[in-house]
Amino acid sequence: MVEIVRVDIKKAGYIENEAVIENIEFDIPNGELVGLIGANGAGKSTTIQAIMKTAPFLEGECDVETYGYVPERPIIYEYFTLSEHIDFLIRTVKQDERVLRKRAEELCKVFRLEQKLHEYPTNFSKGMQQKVMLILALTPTYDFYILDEPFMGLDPQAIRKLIQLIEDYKNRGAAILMSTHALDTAEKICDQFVLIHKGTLLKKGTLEELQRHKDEPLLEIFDDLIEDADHGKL
Ligand SMILES: Nc1ncnc2c1ncn2[C@@H]1O[C@H](COP(=O)(O)OP(=O)(O)OP(=O)(O)O)[C@@H](O)[C@H]1O
Repeated sequence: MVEIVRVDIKKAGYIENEAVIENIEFDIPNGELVGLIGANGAGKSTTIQAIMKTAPFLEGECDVETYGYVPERPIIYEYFTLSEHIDFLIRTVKQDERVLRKRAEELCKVFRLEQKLHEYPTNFSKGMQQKVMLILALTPTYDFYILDEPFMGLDPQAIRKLIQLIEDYKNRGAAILMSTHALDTAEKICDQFVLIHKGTLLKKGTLEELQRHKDEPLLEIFDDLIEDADHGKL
């Protein structure tokens, strides 16, 4: 098992030599959840694309090969039922088929989709499609998971269940990177934070390391850091 996932991106973007993000460097220790925080357009998803080596322009590296991934927007195969999506995953992932099938079944139950196995996710609601993405990403056993805004569209029950799953995966030693705008949830469940602003790393650390006074909420920390950065104080 990898001890730690090291992210060291010099530059990344969508067009050759046009960097959207620069100098993003942080670690995701195993057994920890790292929150990737930033305003709309700050560069969170681009950072994730760079980690996965799918950014069209990329300088720098991240030493990960296999990982579970929840994309920013659901990626659904139009002509596959939920069950066929799971079959396809099982055929592509080189892990014990029985273990994968059992895990997929459990996750379908957790997210209450076990009655929908023979229906087409393309016709599912937004939250149900998000649950499909979670089931597919969390079925295989990996050392590393990347969750790009995983709470998007989920009902409160599903959010609670996902938080429990994240806890379970951390406890078995997985490193997890999660981008989110749900700062009140993030501050309760993340071990560390990486704050991104205008394509650069504004600050990283635990909540305690980022707080300037006791009990300062993450939103306030982040707002003030952005304010300082925009006024050249950082
Ligand atoms: N496929 C793409 N092609 C070109 N530019 C892109 C593409 N995706 C994102 N960008 C640009 O890169 C910048 C960073 O976007 P990114 O999606 O990384 O932000 P984000 O922090 O994930 O935002 P959000 O919170 O809105 O999801 C933005 O200026 C955006 O317009």
